[in-house]
Amino acid sequence: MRFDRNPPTGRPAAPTDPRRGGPGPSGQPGLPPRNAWWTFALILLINYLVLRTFFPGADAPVSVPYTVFKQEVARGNVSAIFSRGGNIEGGFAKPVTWPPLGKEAERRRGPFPKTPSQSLTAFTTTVPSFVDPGLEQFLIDNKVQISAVPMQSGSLLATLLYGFGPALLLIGFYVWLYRRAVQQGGGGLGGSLFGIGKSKARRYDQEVGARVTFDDVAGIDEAKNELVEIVDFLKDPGRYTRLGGAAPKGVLLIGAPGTGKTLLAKAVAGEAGVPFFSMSAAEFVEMIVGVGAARVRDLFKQARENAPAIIFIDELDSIGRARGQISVGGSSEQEQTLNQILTEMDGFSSREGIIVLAATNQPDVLDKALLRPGRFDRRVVVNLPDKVGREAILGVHTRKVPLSKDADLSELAAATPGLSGADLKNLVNEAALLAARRDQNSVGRKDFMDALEKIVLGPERPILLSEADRERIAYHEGGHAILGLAVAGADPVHRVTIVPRGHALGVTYQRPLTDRYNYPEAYLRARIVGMLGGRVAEEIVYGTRTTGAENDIEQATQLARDMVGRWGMSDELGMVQLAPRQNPYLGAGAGFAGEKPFSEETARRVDIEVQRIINECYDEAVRLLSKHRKALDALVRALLERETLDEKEILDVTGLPPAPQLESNPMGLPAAREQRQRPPTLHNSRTPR
Ligand SMILES: Nc1ncnc2c1ncn2[C@@H]1O[C@H](COP(=O)(O)OP(=O)(O)OP(=O)(O)O)[C@@H](O)[C@H]1O
Ligand SMILES: [Zn+2]
Repeated sequence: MRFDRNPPTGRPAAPTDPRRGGPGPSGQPGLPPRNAWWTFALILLINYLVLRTFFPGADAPVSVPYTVFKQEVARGNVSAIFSRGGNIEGGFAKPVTWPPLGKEAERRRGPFPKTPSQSLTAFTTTVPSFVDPGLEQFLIDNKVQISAVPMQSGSLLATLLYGFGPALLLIGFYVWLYRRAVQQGGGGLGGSLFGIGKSKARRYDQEVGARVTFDDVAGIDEAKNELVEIVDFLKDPGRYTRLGGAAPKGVLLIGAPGTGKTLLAKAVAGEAGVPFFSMSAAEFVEMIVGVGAARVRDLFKQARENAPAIIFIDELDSIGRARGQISVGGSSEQEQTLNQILTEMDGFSSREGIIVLAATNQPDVLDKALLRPGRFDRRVVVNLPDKVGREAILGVHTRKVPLSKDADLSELAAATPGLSGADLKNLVNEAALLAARRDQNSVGRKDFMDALEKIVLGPERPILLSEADRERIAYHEGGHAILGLAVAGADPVHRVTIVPRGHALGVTYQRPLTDRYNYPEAYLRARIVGMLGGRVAEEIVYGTRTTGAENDIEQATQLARDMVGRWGMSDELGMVQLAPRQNPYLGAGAGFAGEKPFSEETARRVDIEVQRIINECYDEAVRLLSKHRKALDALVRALLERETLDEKEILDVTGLPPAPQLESNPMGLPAAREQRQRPPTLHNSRTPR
């Protein structure tokens, strides 16, 4: 089983980690989109108020019965009317309450629908279809001025305002938004509306106390040393380029996830005391074409205004993929974004004091244009920490954690090869939580070990197993464990358990005494023998097979294949590379896809060699387990009783000595840096998926 590089148990994304991140987002000039909406709402309100002032709602003519109209004329309360077709509009001299109130009113209102009474100054009424011949004379007698012109036609402007005002205001608003976006360097209307063309870059100001420094970064000294120069440059850009030399513009940090690339970039900013603008490349690209480029422009603009400064682009590979090999859909957007980054990097001179740091774990997929001089021409590899490094990282993260006396960080570092800085931080956190749940006042050895098990293997799974199943699992794990003691060169057996966790029903946990960079062939064979031990024990004891060896078979096959294809350990095939090259930063399994660089005939010979190695190891496993059957039975009895045994208990129960160690570096070769450190061997019985 492999280490889960990103344990699901919350590893906080570095840029948003409030403890390290300083005061959080701040310092963005210009209006955020929310304000734009407020402005819009305000404009609508003003529009409404203006209209209300020119055409007060109370003056809007209300329909009244023809008889009421005539009554009011008779009372001399109507001075002028305007007639169009069968309609008459006009104003009352004194306001009339309509519909009228009171008993009398009920009668007068007649069949008209009940509406709330209001005080009318303007009215409209419909002249009945039967002609009222005396109307004109009646009106003249009552001194009503009759006209065919609208009474309020004088305010032509108001009419225009009424009709076109809202539309004009809307258009004006959009024009204003557009101009604003263009000023900010946003591209295209679509890309800039509502501020989506702005970069969402987070800026971390350097507040004393919250500042990340090189002290917070441990275990990756080589990378740190390479960045010291960058810090010097940022402190005083002028001094650096005084003699015409060009300072670096871009540094690419290459390393597996969680190795501290983001942390390192922040520390550079912290050491130099300059602002840090951070953005993940994935955030550049949105659905709308042109947004990514606009965000890049904005990010660089912000940094330039605050120079000297650091721009940090995380996950560069998500947009920096070689152009042309980008998947269909969204490709032009990615290309535009990438081109904009290139343009910006070419655009500033190194004297401005801006350094672009970018992180990736797939440097080989990056567009070559990114790596040219004047762009990301410096590359800093951030390795997984070695044992000393892990101890230092554990030291950093336990600064504020009370440790009990039995907690030994050096031992813990030894037990955690392959873990990244982020994994170790998570480990400390889990252990502290566990200790708190156990009502302790400090974190001890057992808390760390249990937390490690949980991180590596997943949380315990409460499943009910039959006695027969438990015994079979115990024999399977016992087989691995006994071989871990009996095969010369095997890694010491650290822990055996038959408590189900994650995918595993049981686990044998072996770990190397020291970090290994170079693997002798005998060691690799010892590992394969151990991997086969689970199935072999089952066969010896029960004479039948189960699915529990799936993971063992997978690992053993892969290792044997690497021996033949990568490391030239087959006499039959010799020193020929017969496997796709591995991505050194991601380790096994993350190979480069590509065609087999060899013939079908060779492929067949590789398969035969792989089988030969596995079969030889299988025979060895059968031989050793048959020989140590008594120890195996004793171990199984103890496992069924206690479920989990640690190193010392295993030795006590079996009565076997620890496996003799091979000389780890018999030829005195320098440690090969590219060779990935292997995670501890974990043989487990898996449930079939
Ligand atoms: N070398 C280290 N020393 C101290 N702490 C570390 C180290 N490496 C990682 N960490 C811890 O792990 C956290 C996450 O690491 P960080 O985000 O920097 O890794 P990364 O390499 O950027 O990962 P990714 O590639 O996933 O973005 C950091 O905030 C820090 O607390
Ligand atoms: Zn197994």
